[in-house]
Amino acid sequence: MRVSMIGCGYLGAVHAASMAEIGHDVVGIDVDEGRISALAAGRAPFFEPGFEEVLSRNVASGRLRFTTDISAAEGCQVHFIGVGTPQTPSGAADMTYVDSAVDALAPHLGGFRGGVEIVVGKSTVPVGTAARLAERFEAAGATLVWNPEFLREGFAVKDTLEPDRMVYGLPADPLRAEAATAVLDEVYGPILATGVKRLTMDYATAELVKVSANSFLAIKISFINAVAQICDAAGGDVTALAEAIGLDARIGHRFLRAGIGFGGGCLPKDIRAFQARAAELGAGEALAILDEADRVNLRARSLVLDKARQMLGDGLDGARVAILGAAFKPDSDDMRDSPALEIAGLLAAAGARVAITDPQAGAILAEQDREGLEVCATADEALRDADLAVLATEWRQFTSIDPARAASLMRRANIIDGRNSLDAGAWKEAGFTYTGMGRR
Ligand SMILES: NC(=O)c1ccc[n+]([C@@H]2O[C@H](COP(=O)([O-])OP(=O)(O)OC[C@H]3O[C@@H](n4cnc5c(N)ncnc54)[C@H](O)[C@@H]3O)[C@@H](O)[C@H]2O)c1
Ligand SMILES: O=c1ccn([C@@H]2O[C@H](COP(=O)(O)OP(=O)(O)O[C@H]3O[C@H](CO)[C@@H](O)[C@H](O)[C@H]3O)[C@@H](O)[C@H]2O)c(=O)[nH]1
Repeated sequence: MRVSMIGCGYLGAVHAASMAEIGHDVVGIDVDEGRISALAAGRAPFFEPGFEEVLSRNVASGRLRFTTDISAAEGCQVHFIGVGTPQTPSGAADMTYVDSAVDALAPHLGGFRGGVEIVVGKSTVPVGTAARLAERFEAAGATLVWNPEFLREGFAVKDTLEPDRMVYGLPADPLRAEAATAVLDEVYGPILATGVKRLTMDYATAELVKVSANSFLAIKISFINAVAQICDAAGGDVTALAEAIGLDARIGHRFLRAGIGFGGGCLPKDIRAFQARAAELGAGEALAILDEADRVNLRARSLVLDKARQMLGDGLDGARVAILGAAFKPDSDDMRDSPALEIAGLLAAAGARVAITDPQAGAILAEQDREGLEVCATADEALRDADLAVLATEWRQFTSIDPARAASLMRRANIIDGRNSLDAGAWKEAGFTYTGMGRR
């Protein structure tokens, strides 16, 4: 099938390559020329394990191409939309990219002659967006399906090709819905053949599934981080606690890792956009729980500053602090709303000399030349002469650091384990003063 993908960022580039991987003839379209020229050359413009192989293989086979020319979408049967929906200053989603993509795409719709043409929305949007856009697409000769994406960065290819579930948000007209479902089922044929659950529902419910899933994950993380604060106050160990409560199958262990909290291009902005939309709908109070989850999450970042002050009794001014990690999570170079980066900024603003290192995001950070941050190529370089180290992103390269080696490099052996990922006993044995988040 001929498929277009509008928006080739973390979601779109991986989706385009994955659609080619399952046999489609795909054109990826984006307004960012630099990104398109990298992708067209088979080079990943961001770090995502396994992505470059799938990309380059399909570009080489001729099944996958990239362009900035939206008219290349003409004649495709399926058009995916995956442009960004970042946060506006009010917290609401910025819909300007979706709206301009729709404006650009609409004149090129209706050109597929072999059957039903569909537009498939994948961006995370405020509830009501699909209903607002559907008529416009129908007038242009295509049916809209809202098909939210649940991939995680770091596992993007696997999550796209082997998702936990597929959600189709469909128009109210049953004939239109049935025809569009058949087309999307054909696109996803090889994925659906694995037996994955495919759920059909109305547009609004599909849009709400996406933001509810991310909100639930955010609340789960903030819950354990709130309990971590009590563990700190009462002298408990949140890691042992999470292990125990997670054994209840109704709770489960996943997303119960306490630490410096959630960041990235999704969870923080999605809970704020969900709240903003709920308020527009007159139901803002219903989601007050998300305000609290956000507050607990940001508090986890500032707690690291308090812990650093406590550890370095003589103050932060002039102290050298090594921050291990800059990306919002390991196996990614994404620094959008990264807790690691915010903590680095807080420490620098408090007078510390901050040395930061990250296996993938480090090179990007070095180019940005951020004031007050010394970007180091290796952990050794960052740790040298440091008075304190903060584990901020649990890259394997950092969790496997030999504490005796770290002690030999540092001026003073202090460590804050911001991801509760280190062997506390081993670090203490090597002479470190250790503190985790809700764990000593
Ligand atoms: N990153 C993820 O893991 C992920 C997962 C699920 C859902 N989402 C959602 O998917 C959407 C995209 O997220 P992302 O992380 O890929 O963002 P991103 O910023 O990495 O990519 C967005 C891309 O859209 C392009 N773009 C903007 N306007 C355009 C236009 N008019 N025409 C063509 N291209 C245009 C940008 O140049 C950019 O390359 C968001 O709504 C996000 O919430 C992201
Ligand atoms: O127990 C945990 C689990 C995660 N995190 C943090 O939470 C953030 C988000 O992690 P994760 O959800 O794995 O990454 P994303 O790639 O942002 O994926 C989320 O956001 C995507 C975009 O909407 C969705 O598609 C995914 O399903 C959803 O997991 C990161 O900063 C993690 O460090 C924790 O602090 N503790």
